[in-house]
Amino acid sequence: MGLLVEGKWQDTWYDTQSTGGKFERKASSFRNWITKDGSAGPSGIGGFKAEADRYHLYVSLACPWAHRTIIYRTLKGLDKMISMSVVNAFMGEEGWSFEPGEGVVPDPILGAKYAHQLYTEADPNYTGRVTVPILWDKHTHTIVSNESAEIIRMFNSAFDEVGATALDFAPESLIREIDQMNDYIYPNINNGVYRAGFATTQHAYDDAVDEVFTALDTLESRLESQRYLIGDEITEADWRLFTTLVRFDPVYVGHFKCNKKRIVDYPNLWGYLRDLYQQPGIANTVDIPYIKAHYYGSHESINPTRIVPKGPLVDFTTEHHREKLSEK
Ligand SMILES: N[C@@H](CCC(=O)N[C@@H](CS)C(=O)NCC(=O)O)C(=O)O
Repeated sequence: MGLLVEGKWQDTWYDTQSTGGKFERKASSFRNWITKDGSAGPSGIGGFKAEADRYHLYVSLACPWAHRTIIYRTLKGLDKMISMSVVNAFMGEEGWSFEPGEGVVPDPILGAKYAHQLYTEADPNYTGRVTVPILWDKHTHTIVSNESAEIIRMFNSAFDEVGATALDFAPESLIREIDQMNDYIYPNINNGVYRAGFATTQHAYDDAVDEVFTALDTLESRLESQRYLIGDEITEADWRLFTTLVRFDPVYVGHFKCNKKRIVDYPNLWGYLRDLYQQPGIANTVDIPYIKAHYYGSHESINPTRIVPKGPLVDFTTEHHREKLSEK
């Protein structure tokens, strides 16, 4: 595990010394947008027109950020026009690799052994972390974006005129509410579990874990009377919360010490999680053994033996009865 400095790989773990034991996630660096006509999006440069068979997505099935993009690729029917590679669950000294293993789909474009090769192919002097997801343009041979929040916004609508499924998880009328919800969930929950897990002082951990559970308590109340976060329809905010909730009991409770409660102890969140899991196509995007193998196997600083626990056994397929909330 490490990062690129001016195109050269360096094997170093996250720096928590300069931040008093706190884990801080760095911003992504490739921020272009695929658009219907190839015009520039809200950031980056233009030239990335929505076209079938032009783009390739690199993911890890473990990563909650990459998982968002896999979900959108499935739900929007983009799997028939955007190809996908999957890295090995284990993230070692050279970061994400395409070494053969469970779930791995090798890189058909560069035949890369490591994901860092994709970054240096796009920018030979790249400095920064090598993260997934990576959205690659086969025409101009570069990275369009490595920011999942933006990749899912593109996937939501850019390909609609070239055959994507007509589903809108970020309708204009709800966008403000969705953004507000995302701004609450990202620091407190999505990244909150990492802040708890990667903290290197008791104080940083205590703060992070309390923030995670305060936020879960708040959402538990919200989901008492409404089926989804914004109302009766699934929106982007739900998919962004889902990828953390589905990993919570299998991984974050044990590995990241987020153990004041489990999701199964929250009746509304637990029903909501199963409701989302049971949406068509979603179960196939969730690979719990791969997810556990990644976290427990790769983070030597918090699990030096790399032993992957057997449990817990969580059944996401039982009835949830939450449709009643949207039948009013
Ligand atoms: N802001 C990015 C974050 C992606 C991210 O941090 N991915 C993690 C895996 S969950 C990663 O690849 N980490 C490798 C590293 O930091 O070296 C996004 O949402 O796309």
